[in-house]
Amino acid sequence: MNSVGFIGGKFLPLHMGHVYAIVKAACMCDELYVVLSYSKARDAALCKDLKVKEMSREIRHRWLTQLTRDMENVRVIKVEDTYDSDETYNWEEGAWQIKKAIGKPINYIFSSENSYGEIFTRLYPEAKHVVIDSARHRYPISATKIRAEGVYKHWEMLPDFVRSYFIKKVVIVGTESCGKSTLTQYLAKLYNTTYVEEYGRTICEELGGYEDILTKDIFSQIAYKHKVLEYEAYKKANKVVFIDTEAIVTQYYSELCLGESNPVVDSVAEDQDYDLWIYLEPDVQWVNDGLRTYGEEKTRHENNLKLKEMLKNRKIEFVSVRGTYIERLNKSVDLVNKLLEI
Ligand SMILES: NC(=O)c1ccc[n+]([C@@H]2O[C@H](COP(=O)([O-])OP(=O)(O)OC[C@H]3O[C@@H](n4cnc5c(N)ncnc54)[C@H](O)[C@@H]3O)[C@@H](O)[C@H]2O)c1
Repeated sequence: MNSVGFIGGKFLPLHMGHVYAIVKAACMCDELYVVLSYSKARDAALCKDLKVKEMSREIRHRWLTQLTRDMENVRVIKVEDTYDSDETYNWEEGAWQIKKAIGKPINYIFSSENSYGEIFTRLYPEAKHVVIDSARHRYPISATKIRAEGVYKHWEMLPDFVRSYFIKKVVIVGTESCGKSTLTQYLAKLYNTTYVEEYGRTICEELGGYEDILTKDIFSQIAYKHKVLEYEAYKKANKVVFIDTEAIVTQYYSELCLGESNPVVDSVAEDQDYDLWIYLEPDVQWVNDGLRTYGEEKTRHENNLKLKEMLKNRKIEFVSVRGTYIERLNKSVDLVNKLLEI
């Protein structure tokens, strides 16, 4: 008969200590169930006022499926309760739910807590409690510590796919020739991370121009493709990702070039959730790179007001950055450091 085991937890967040325990447990039984124990009230209370953003059941469940997708003897299951703290959690009721969800005799329970021994003996008299690295020598970390001190301090203890959830997204916006692309690249170099180029620019280079050749579908493509490039950049980013331009700026160009707003671009703009918006004022010299048209001072000023108005209409809180290139870089670094609590 196959041996069946389970390891339960809140995985709030999933860290390398959990990964270690799950992988070892998977090697010690024929069938392993990873049980995600969750309660909306308790999980929210455990994260309240702490340095981590909300981690919904779906997100944690997905981390576990990502981790175990190629582990043939492992299944992830979820068990919900309504208790609002670890202190009030009802272990008897939880055990009943876990047994029901697994639906077959349980031979092993895995954890790293010696202190769970007594309770497991009472609730699962037929099962053996296997303690994995109770001293936490291999990965000296706990989810409690991460929640209290923040994910950035314990970045190396997070699997890649968990990291990508916590990436801070910094978007750099502004009108033409205000230094967005260079600042985006320089910040990415300084923070040793990825960045997203302005796809609208890439497509214009591919099309060999800009004026008189753009049509509505091109603006939809720009918004979509830019978003896809962002998702790719999150996967490889190191704590923060820098993004040159976003959908509201694309909409601004649609209005300037075609005199109309694009509904597809609008819906992409609706879905954006950047952590920091850096707005570059057009107070640096205008550079004609062959793909720019609005260089006249008066037009530059009017366009700047128009873009700001569009951002304000969407209730975007941006930080205005002006001055020389080094002043812009310094100010941006201060803002990003604050975001990452460095
Ligand atoms: N009712 C039951 O029978 C039952 C059984 C097991 C678990 N549970 C539920 O699971 C929860 C356990 O939550 P938690 O907050 O203790 O778990 P958790 O999410 O922090 O950890 C999950 C598992 O990984 C182990 N682990 C944690 N850090 C480790 C590290 N650095 N190295 C190796 N292993 C590590 C833990 O001991 C635990 O077994 C309980 O509060 C309960 O909700 C219920």
